[in-house]
Amino acid sequence: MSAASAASTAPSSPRLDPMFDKLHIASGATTPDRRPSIDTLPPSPLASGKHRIAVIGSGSWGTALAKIAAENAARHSDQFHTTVNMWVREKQVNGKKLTEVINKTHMNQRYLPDVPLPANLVAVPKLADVVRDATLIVFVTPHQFLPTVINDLKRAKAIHPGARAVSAIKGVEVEGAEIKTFASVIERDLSIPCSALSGANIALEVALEQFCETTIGCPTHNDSLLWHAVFDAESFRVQCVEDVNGVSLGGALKNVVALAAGFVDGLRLGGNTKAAILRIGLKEMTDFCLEFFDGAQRSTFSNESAGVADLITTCYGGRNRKCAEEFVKSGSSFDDIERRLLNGQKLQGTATAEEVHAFLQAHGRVDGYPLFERVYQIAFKGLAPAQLVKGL
Ligand SMILES: NC(=O)c1ccc[n+]([C@@H]2O[C@H](COP(=O)([O-])OP(=O)(O)OC[C@H]3O[C@@H](n4cnc5c(N)ncnc54)[C@H](O)[C@@H]3O)[C@@H](O)[C@H]2O)c1
Ligand SMILES: O=P(O)(O)OC[C@H](O)CO
Repeated sequence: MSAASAASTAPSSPRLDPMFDKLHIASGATTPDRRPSIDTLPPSPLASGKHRIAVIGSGSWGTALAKIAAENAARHSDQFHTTVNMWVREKQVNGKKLTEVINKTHMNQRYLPDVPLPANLVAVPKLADVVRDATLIVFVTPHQFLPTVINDLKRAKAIHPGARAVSAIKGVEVEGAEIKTFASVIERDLSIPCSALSGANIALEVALEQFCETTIGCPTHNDSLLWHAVFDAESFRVQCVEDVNGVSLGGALKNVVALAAGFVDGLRLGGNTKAAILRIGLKEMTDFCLEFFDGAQRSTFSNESAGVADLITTCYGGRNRKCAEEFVKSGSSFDDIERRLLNGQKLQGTATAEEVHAFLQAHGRVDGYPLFERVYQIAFKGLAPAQLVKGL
């Protein structure tokens, strides 16, 4: 273990029992008979004997994940309460409350327009009402808003003690020389086990049911059984792994590489340069995780949707890439570009680039991650974008 690793408080991924392999549907072997049976779910702590799903966040990804969870809950109503509550931060849309619009039209016109949502997905404006009696809680807010959400939940004391969580948030928390994934922040602050969901998942494509895969890093076999049942679908194949940290870090760090990919596009460089950025980016993502997170697995980055596949889709089709291209072309600040191009959605990569820079600097390891550092310098310190690849 390196000095930096020893200084980090990141917890290691616990080892699971050998049964875990039955759920980890390896690449190329995604056959229906290897999927777990819905009949063998761990029991619910509720008197009803059924699990209740709640989703915290209703941006494009929150709504897309809530749609899948609600469809699965309705399909397996013997195991799940059919109603899935989704927390919607109240807003006025054309003079009407967003929650009322969603519940009446069964569409989230603000963040996922024109995608029909199941009627058993219910938009709820109060956090405490969303999580009441929920045994399976999905956290999917933009990462900058999670601390407020956690404080509100703690104050409301509304979380069931037997609940489990999954974080689909892409980002990290850095304080001085310490770095934490949001799965570990949720575990620490709410005292419930937390898995991590991440993959090559552009929200709109998922919501339109275009085939894709995702990875869920789970601390125990029971967590993997439950989260697989909540999310696995014909067009959204779930693979579970033990590596909660690797899945979380893949989702966070690819957003920094996506900014680099956007700079490449803004500079009108070609496919060879983009491919080089992806390769170097994947190497830095993997190295970072192995250096600072005990128990992280190289295979999470090379084999899973949460690693290489997410990196590819983000560097071609994501919002971070798009805004970084505009940053080069327009010379505007990222704040301006976010306001102008994203219609209320939130960029994650810029904050992550800053946080990763601060963490590496605290450990004297900035030089070990030249691509991450260039992205930070270009985004925040006025380095010319053309310097991205100089001397890499
Ligand atoms: N959109 C995608 O394609 C996608 C795919 C995979 C993962 N993710 C990740 O999921 C997370 C959520 O992203 P998203 O795309 O659903 O959100 P988004 O970017 O669409 O942001 C909109 C959401 O932010 C909320 N919000 C805005 N201001 C807020 C505030 N002050 N306090 C609390 N909430 C506020 C809104 O209510 C809404 O729920 C991010 O970490 C993102 O990286 C996104
Ligand atoms: O649009 P981005 O750049 O936030 O990326 C979206 C998803 O994370 C892709 O998996």
